Amino acid sequence: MTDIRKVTVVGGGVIGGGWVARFLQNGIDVDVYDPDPEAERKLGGLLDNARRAFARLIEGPKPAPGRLRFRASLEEALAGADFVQESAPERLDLKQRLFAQIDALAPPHVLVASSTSGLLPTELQAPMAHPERLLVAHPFNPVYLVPLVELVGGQKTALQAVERARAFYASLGMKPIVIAKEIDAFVGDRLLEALWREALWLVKDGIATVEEIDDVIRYSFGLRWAQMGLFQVYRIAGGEAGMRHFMAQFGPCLQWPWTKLTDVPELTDELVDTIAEQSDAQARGLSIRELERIRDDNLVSIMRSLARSQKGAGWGAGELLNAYEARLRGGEGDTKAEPLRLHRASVSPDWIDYNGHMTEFRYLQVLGDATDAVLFKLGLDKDYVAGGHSFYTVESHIRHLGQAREGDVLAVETQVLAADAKRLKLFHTISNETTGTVVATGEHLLLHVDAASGRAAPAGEAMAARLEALARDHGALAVPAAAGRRVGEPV
Ligand SMILES: NC(=O)C1=CN([C@@H]2O[C@H](COP(=O)(O)OP(=O)(O)OC[C@H]3O[C@@H](n4cnc5c(N)ncnc54)[C@H](O)[C@@H]3O)[C@@H](O)[C@H]2O)C=CC1
Ligand SMILES: C[N+](C)(C)CC(=O)CC(=O)[O-]
Repeated sequence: MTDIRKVTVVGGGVIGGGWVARFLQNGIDVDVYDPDPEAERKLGGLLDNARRAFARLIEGPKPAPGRLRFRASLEEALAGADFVQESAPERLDLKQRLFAQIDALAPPHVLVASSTSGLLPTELQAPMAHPERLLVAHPFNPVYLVPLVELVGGQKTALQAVERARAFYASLGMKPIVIAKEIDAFVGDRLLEALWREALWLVKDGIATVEEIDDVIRYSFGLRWAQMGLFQVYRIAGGEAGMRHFMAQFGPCLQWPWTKLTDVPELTDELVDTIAEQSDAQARGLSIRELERIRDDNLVSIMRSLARSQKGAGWGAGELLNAYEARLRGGEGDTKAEPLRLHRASVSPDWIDYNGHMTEFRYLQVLGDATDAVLFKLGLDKDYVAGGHSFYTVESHIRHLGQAREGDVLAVETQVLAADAKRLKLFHTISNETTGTVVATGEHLLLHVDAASGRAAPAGEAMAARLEALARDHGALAVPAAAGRRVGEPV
């Protein structure tokens, strides 16, 4: 963590609101200045979605949220700020005016970051008496989930300012990338703009609709990009000869040319209407807030599965998420313990019995998979087992409380009741997300074993420390009423 405790957010729209959420969820106090009388209401809706997404993303303890205040003036909002994040509309004159005011109101040690998508920091800092503290910190929407932030210094930005900002954003679970030279639109938006321009041509020329273009992306290279980006995917596409062969085979095509990248289609009313109408049709009546929740759920699923990749070490954004969660687990101060939410499953047709609901032994399967997910999180992987150690379940008690039918989605919450170097006692609760009911609980005792002798044996130092840390976190949770219950005991 850094010494930044209070941030002032200037402009609380889509991006400012996303920053507010990310700061609050990391325990940082935020004061917002936005002259729009509707800003507080709009931000409320965005924050509801952000809280929901963060609860799903982070499986361990979370920092106690920071405090949020709306301020009527820039001066009030800046009082006591350690850091300023500007996210006002994308107009150079407006931003320059704001930076001149912020510069006059905030002491020189306060860092000032702009969320601009493409304006040059050298131009933004021109009216400032302390330009050395200004840099661009360009995020991606939704800021509360997507980790990248591009850091760009202007001609007068101090290197230390960039370094302090880098440490701050990294402490929020983000991936700061320092762009070597300032350039309009930096890196992310240069790439996105090229694709967007080409997509506009394809719509204008009647080659594909908005929905078809999105399908081309999301059913193909969009899936690849989320985990490997562009170049590494192309390296693999070059076969055993890798990148050199890929370049030799496909590089010359760039000269043909297939694309219209140098040309911008004129945004006539007709083209804007076509795109807006096709976009309305594609949304199938879903509101922006509903689409936001779908987008967020999918982003969380992608990042969580990337976190499980590579035997749990994580890959790309998932590796970053693991490191962030580990920091929060080992973290400071006021953290809030939560049960683990590591396993979900949907009821498949072959899980259904002659009574038309999920059959008995499938509950044990779901519980066993949830136990494996906990062990996986603790570091039990193929190497661990190959090293001669593992965990065996030696006792289970399942309570059947409700029903699940074909297609229902089940989600397991897990609480660690006790753990030490030899024992792990888990309490799982299976909820049927489709019906909103609890359908079963499972209480299980596992022993850490030496596989060769088949007997209980203490875990090594690292595993024991992880077990004890998890037991300590969960010690703050109320013990479930059904824990320790005997079979047949009256309710
Ligand atoms: N929307 C996006 O996808 C992304 C936008 N950005 C950048 O973030 C910045 C903000 O963009 P959005 O949030 O999309 O715009 P927005 O229109 O959603 O929000 C801008 C907010 O600034 C407020 N505002 C207007 N005048 C102001 C003033 N004088 N002082 C303080 N606040 C003022 C508005 O009331 C509004 O709430 C822009 O620089 C944009 O380039 C960066 C990354 C992605
Ligand atoms: C459209 N945009 C230029 C504002 C997009 C961005 O800046 C980044 C993003 O979230 O795609």
